[in-house]
Formats: sequence, structure tokens, C-alpha cells
Amino acid sequence: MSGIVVVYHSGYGHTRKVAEYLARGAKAELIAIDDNGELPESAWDKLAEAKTIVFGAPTYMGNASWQFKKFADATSKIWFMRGWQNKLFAGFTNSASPVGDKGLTLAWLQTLAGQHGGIWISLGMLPSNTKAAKNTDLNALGGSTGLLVQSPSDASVDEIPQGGLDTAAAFGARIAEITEQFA
Ligand SMILES: Cc1cc2nc3c(=O)[nH]c(=O)nc-3n(C[C@H](O)[C@H](O)[C@H](O)COP(=O)(O)O)c2cc1C
Repeated sequence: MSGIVVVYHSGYGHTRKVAEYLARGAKAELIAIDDNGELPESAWDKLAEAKTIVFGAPTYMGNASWQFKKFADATSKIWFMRGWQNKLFAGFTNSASPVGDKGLTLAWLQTLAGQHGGIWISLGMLPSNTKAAKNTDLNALGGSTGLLVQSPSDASVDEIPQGGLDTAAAFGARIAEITEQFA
């Protein structure tokens, strides 16, 4: 066990695939928030025990999906008890447009970690932003606070640009390395 838990919501499967790549890179456990914004009862104990919690949500209408927000609101008792104080946190989002207001979602995920007294792990990668850059490159969307992935609006789950998925796996490896350093 790496001590890393990825808790995410995905309405149509794209964010789930990103979560799976990140979890593979981090050797993390995945917890899915369901379509009603609920998670399995055992998930709360896993989150309590985790050294690092990674938040993941699709960007819907310029912020995290309501199901992820319902989960976030359900952590308010933990917030009050300082249950996640000094844990490590990281975050990612996925949306259809290259920008698509994803940055707002990521900033809010970081704020949620801050509310819990957490320590935020940034993406830690240079952007691929030259004329020659392609969407198969690492960090082609140029994130820094966390992971940004684009799933074009007509792309199936199997057509997410490989660069986004590879960036997710590399970010997972970085999260694992930093979690190990803090252990
Ligand atoms: C209700 C809704 C709102 C959306 N809002 C945005 C948005 O603000 N920006 C954007 O780039 N894409 C937006 N999208 C597209 C999704 O982010 C995109 O399809 C994403 O891959 C969905 O992830 P999922 O399959 O994990 O649910 C929206 C999609 C839905 C269903």
C-alpha cells in the first residue's frame, strides 16, 4: 500500500480513465463517487488512513461536478474535527475544451485541501508549449497547480489524447515520490 487514495467523480467515464492512469503511476487506491454523490461507507475509513488524498473531478459549467461538491460538503465534519490536518493532497480535472475554465476547478480543489489544513502537491512539470508541441506530449495543457486533461467533446473514453493520460501517470509517480519523502 502506497498510502495514496484517489477519490474522484466521473459522469461519462473520461475522468475515470484519467484517475486510473494517475492511480497506476502512484500505486494508489481508487474511490469512485457515484452518480448520487455518494461513496461506499468503507471509503471514509480509507480516506482517514491515507497519507495522501488526490481529488479528481470533471469540469462541468466551470467547476467540479455537483456530485464531487456533495462529497466535499460531506467532509465538513472531518474539517471541524481537523481529521485531515497535515495530510498531503493533490488534484486533477478533465474537460472538453483545452481551457474550458478547468483552472477554476483545480483552484477550488486546492482550496478544499487548504480548508482541511493539507499540504498541496503541485504538478512539478514544465509545459510543452513550443510550436512543435503536440497533444501526445507531457503537460501539453501547461498545468502547474495540478493535472489538467482535455477529452475533446466528440472523443470516446478510448480517444483521450495519450499525452494527458501519460501526464496523469507521471503525476501519480511524483505524488508517490513525495508521499514517500514525507513518510
Ligand atoms: C453538464 C456539463 C457541463 C460541462 N461543462 C464544461 C465546461 O465548463 N468546460 C469544458 O471544457 N467542458 C465542459 N463539459 C465537458 C466535460 O467536461 C467533458 O465531456 C468531460 O470529459 C466529462 O468527463 P466525464 O466523462 O468524466 O464525466 C461539460 C459537460 C457536461 C455534461
